[in-house]
Amino acid sequence: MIQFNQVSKYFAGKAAVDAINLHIAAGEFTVLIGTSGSGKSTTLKMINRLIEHDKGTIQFAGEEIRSFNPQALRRRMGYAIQSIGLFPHWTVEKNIATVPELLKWPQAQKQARISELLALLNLEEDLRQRYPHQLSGGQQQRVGVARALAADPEVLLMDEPFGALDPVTRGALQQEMLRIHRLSGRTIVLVTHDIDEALTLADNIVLMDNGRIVQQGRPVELLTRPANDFVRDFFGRSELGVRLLSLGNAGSAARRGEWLEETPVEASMSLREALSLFIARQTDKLPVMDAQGVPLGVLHFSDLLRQRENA
Ligand SMILES: Nc1ncnc2c1ncn2[C@@H]1O[C@H](COP(=O)(O)OP(=O)(O)OP(=O)(O)O)[C@@H](O)[C@H]1O
Repeated sequence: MIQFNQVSKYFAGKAAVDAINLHIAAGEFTVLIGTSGSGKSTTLKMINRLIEHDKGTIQFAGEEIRSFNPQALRRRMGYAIQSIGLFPHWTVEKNIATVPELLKWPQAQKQARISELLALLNLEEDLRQRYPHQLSGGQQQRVGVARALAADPEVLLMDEPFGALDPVTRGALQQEMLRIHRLSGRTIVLVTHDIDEALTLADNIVLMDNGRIVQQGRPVELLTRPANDFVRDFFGRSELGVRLLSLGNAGSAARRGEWLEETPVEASMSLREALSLFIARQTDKLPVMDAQGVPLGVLHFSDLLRQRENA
């Protein structure tokens, strides 16, 4: 859906993004992660032309993005950022309806869409007439995401969208994003510097350093087959998350109704032990049986990472 070929961006003669090749597949949740100043935000903003690339090509839906009118391009791509950027003198509903308004949707369609989005993001209907300063930080972030989703964009770009939130609200919003992604199948590109957030959300992780992509792939690949010491060290720092896995077990995290003909693990196995087994077996699915040996379901690597929050 989005393809970077040898893309570079220079600020004052220095490469912020250095000849990157990146493929963002339709319907995937892609997370850009890396050290501070590695070029994540610049990469994201080049997609909707908030920053213009200097070299290489970026294709969206098969066409170079320079061939699109920037405003038209941005309407096809929702954008949510850490500082939220809600209009302070507009009510929640007016903020959410920003793009539908630009697109001149009929009133009834706008109202129906606002209700749908409030429900999707677990925001109460009676918040519609409030102003941003009358909302909590978490509610503001949700409104920001609702606004980005309003006109049903093909792509959702998110730059540290949960950065300023407490861990509980942040975890809740991550779960919302996963649900929205599952329901809508929308292409999402999210920037974070939080390893656990990346592991929780991503189908595809893109790890950047110094304007370059060091490794990209599924979370399990980066953890189990790091391309070099940088990748190993980078993910090594998320040990706290691994320790928290000790609190959950395979039985409660397994997906019911699924089965695999492989040696099953016991439901009582901790998710931390299960993590070791995923790595040892080089797999991302493990069948789980109960204490009597009856099949319970299948534990997916990604579910295990998500469960850690509930542990
Ligand atoms: N508008 C700008 N003018 C000059 N330099 C810039 C500009 N925007 C970014 N840079 C530089 O480009 C490099 C990459 O910045 P970018 O914001 O893309 O990194 P990042 O990975 O998102 O960082 P962080 O995690 O700290 O937000 C940095 O060295 C930064 O200082």
